[in-house]
Amino acid sequence: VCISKCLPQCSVTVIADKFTPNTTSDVAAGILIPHPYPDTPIGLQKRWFQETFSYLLTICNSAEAADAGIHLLSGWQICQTAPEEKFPFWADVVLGFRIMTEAELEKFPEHHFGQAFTTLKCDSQRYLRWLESRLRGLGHQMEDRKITDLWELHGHYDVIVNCSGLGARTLVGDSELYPVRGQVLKVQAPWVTHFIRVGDGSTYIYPGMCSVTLGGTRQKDDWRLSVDSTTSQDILNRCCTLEPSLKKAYGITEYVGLRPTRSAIRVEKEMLLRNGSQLPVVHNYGHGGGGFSVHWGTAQEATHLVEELIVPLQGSLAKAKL
Ligand SMILES: Cc1cc2nc3c(=O)[nH]c(=O)nc-3n(C[C@H](O)[C@H](O)[C@H](O)COP(=O)(O)OP(=O)(O)OC[C@H]3O[C@@H](n4cnc5c(N)ncnc54)[C@H](O)[C@@H]3O)c2cc1C
Ligand SMILES: O=C(O)CCC(=O)C(=O)O
Repeated sequence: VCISKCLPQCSVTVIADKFTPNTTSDVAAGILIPHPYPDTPIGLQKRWFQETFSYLLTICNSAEAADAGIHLLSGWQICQTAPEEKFPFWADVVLGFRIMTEAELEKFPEHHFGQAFTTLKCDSQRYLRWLESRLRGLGHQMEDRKITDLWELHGHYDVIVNCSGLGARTLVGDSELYPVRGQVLKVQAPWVTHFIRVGDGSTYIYPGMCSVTLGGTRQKDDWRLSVDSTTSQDILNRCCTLEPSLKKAYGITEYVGLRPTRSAIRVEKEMLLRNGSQLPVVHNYGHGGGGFSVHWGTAQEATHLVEELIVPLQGSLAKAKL
């Protein structure tokens, strides 16, 4: 969508073996909160988060908000003790960031410090459907197909943009990429209207447009996509400790996703060479537990790299193909 918006001279084909509702992105709570990427400079992480926040806030403030599945959400991030950094780098990106008052903390007797703020939340499936419909509306293509080697695309497209998430491990042999398994519950509890997040991200409650997402787990190198019922009960117990009214939650469904994790998000261009031929590729994967939070920022970065690659083509081609 970002390429089609910023480089309207390009025609775009999205090739994937899974589309919504069957991707990792569909499992996400879709909350905008930064996640650590130790080898991505903080300045860049902040810029990507800021660009994503501003872009989604504009949609949220427009008539498109409901169709796009985007809304504001206020709540609390709580810690047992105050962290060294009481004001994180993203404090001035979210809205109304402040330290919680003693009166607010009374709700959480085990926690003695907290941050209150308003952020954005995407209803993952609605947002993905909306993105797809925007692409289709602009006349771009969607193709349901597994790619085993990027060279299959050689000669068919001018630039390949590799947004294959965890699939990049085999597709481009990136052994730095690993899964961090996450299990969540989606429940009906329309009376819960504030988010609650334990500071280390181990437990969270995120009310959304259609359900409340309860999490979570972060299981490194665990490839299991099946639901673990003991884990579901544990998630529910942890969330009920923070928000006892969730004992009355109903309509519980369970989901598992594998976060495509590496120490830095990989947004870079690469010129693949084989038998004297060139295949220009822009990589954009490895978003770990924060893909929603930085997706537009990284998409803009990737789009800029695509632009650099198509400049030499522009004299010779009417419309570049991606
Ligand atoms: C439980 C859980 C909760 C989360 N909550 C949040 C949250 O609240 N906020 C947040 O910011 N992030 C959250 N995340 C993280 C977020 O979901 C990920 O960062 C994001 O989904 C990654 O998106 P992606 O497009 O890179 O990968 P994916 O969504 O996995 O998409 C990759 C696509 O590439 C395709 N593909 C891969 N390999 C191939 C191939 N060889 N051939 C063809 N197609 C291929 C796949 O079919 C798929 O369509 C959460 C993750 C989990 C698991
Ligand atoms: O970490 C969070 O609070 C939101 C959920 C998430 O991003 C995750 O589970 O990866």
